[in-house]
Amino acid sequence: MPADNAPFFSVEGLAKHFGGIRAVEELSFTLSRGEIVGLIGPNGSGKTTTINMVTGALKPTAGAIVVEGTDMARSAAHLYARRGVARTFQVPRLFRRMTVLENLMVPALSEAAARHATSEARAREVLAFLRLDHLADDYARSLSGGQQKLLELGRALMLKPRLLLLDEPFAGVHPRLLDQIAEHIRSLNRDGYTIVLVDHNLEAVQSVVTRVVVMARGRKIADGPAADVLRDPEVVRAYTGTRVH
Ligand SMILES: Nc1ncnc2c1ncn2[C@@H]1O[C@H](COP(=O)(O)OP(=O)(O)OP(=O)(O)O)[C@@H](O)[C@H]1O
Repeated sequence: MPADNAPFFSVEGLAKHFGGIRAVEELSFTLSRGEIVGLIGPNGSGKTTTINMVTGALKPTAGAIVVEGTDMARSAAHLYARRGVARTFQVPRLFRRMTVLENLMVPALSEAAARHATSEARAREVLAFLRLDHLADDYARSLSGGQQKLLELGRALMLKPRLLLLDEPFAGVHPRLLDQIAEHIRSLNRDGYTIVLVDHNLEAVQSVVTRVVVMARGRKIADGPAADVLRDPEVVRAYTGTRVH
């Protein structure tokens, strides 16, 4: 049974080894309900591996992933989804030959085809929120890069997730659209969504989050208010001389 006083979400001593590569090691952090946190770090520091573990796509080598008091570390990916953990991918995984509306309804349909009417209503709600409603019947392949990023976000929103993990939502986005995506993320957080945001665009990350967790070489090296952490000499050193895409 979940403990009443348990944090909303935590990872404890999380590790993932690929043969001799220690992609993630002894990673621990906690999220409060409604919090928005940036997970940042230089290339190869273990951020994507962490997201893959906390959505059930990769099994951890060690450690716990605790969602509302229940350790999910050994659970299959669909159980994370059922618990309300959803993610986006850096490169949108859209069905290019389907319409914008159909793309949103695919995950909901696979949950229960019978909920068709509900899922279409939800899809239209999500499209209105993202201001993509005028494109509902266009093919996904006809969207601009930024619109595809928004639709990818929309797919994650369909099931009203309790924890939303955004993998590089700002990567490859035209500067004109950066503010729009940042505002959507801030608005979701204002509506109560708990969000973890991974991105290399530190300016954009800082415009959205108050707290950051910094990883380097698989380990957490800092955790706290973004403005303080980004001045931390160890964090500056971790970034210095490292390629950032
Ligand atoms: N399937 C795998 N097999 C072997 N090594 C892997 C695998 N996946 C990741 N790694 C290694 O684990 C380390 C962490 O990679 P990861 O992709 O999690 O970092 P990241 O912080 O997301 O990097 P980036 O910012 O470049 O996306 C890297 O050294 C990477 O090469």
